[in-house]
Amino acid sequence: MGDATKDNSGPVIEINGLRFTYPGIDGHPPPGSKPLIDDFSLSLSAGNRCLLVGSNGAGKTTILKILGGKHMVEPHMVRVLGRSAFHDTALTSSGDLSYLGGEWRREVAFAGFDVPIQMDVSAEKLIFGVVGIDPQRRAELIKVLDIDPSWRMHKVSDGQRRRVQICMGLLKPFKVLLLDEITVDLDVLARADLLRFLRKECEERGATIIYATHIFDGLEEWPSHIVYVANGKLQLAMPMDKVKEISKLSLMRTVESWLRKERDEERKRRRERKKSGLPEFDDQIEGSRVTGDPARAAVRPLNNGWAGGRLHSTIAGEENFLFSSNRVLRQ
Ligand SMILES: Nc1ncnc2c1ncn2[C@@H]1O[C@H](COP(=O)(O)OP(=O)(O)OP(=O)(O)O)[C@@H](O)[C@H]1O
Repeated sequence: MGDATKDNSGPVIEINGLRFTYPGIDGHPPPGSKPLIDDFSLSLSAGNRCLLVGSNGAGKTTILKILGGKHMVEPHMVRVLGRSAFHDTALTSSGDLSYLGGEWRREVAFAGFDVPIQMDVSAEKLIFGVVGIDPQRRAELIKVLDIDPSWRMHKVSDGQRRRVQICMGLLKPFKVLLLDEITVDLDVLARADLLRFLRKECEERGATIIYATHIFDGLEEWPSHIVYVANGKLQLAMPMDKVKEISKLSLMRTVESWLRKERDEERKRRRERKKSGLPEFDDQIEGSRVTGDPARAAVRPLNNGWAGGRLHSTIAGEENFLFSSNRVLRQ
């Protein structure tokens, strides 16, 4: 925090009481469903590098897709650069907002179309096919990702193909970048160099990045903030220096302790359900979290062994660290 380039004019990303349910086949939330994402609020500033963590199915991808304008929510619930990501398509077409994840893993934009990344074409043709790019930035990315422009995309390895894709996704100087686990195929060096480049983008240009991942190698010093989501609810959002103050464990061990606690509580809840004659697992309604289970729907405070901290409603500010809701994670 406190970067010279930091734009203090207001939050770059604002999530206000977000609720979301995947629509059913009729385009509406299934009757009786509870929101998959519920009461989720978060605020990030220019220059923030935010690590988004949570167990499988916690809702990380869904949140990133909503921020990336891929799912419709009410405009006031999600503001990116002061605009609605879903309704203002110029946000993504301009390159100000970039989302790398999901379908992006299989396809790449080429000559105005989304084409399979594994087609018979050279890396050079793909990379230089993106128009209006600063040649210096392009050259830097090719170097950072150690790309040989003569690679044929149908013949290279998964990791090499991924490097080309990442390069293409980063060519435009984004203001907000949403990364949904894009580094799985990268070797240790490529990943380290990419993380360094991304950090520089935040520090020098004031870009804001949210990165969802399960891979913690080399991440210890990368994030400026960490956000932990469980069952579609924000559990914790905090600057990394505060995390380090209150947890003596490594980043990976810290996150592991949160997820272990969450899983233990979930198992306990299931045992209790079973004991009282209820089905062990919740009923699932497609696109929603659960139904018919008020116990699960209620917010259960987690105790992750944190020393007491003040609860705030935003992390956009310098000193703030917060939990989205005072009901959550209270000591
Ligand atoms: N298109 C969809 N329609 C209905 N439900 C979905 C859809 N996509 C995801 N879900 C459900 O939403 C929940 C959250 O999924 P999401 O992909 O956001 O989790 P995640 O935290 O990214 O998980 P992971 O770490 O495994 O990638 C899951 O229970 C999943 O089954």
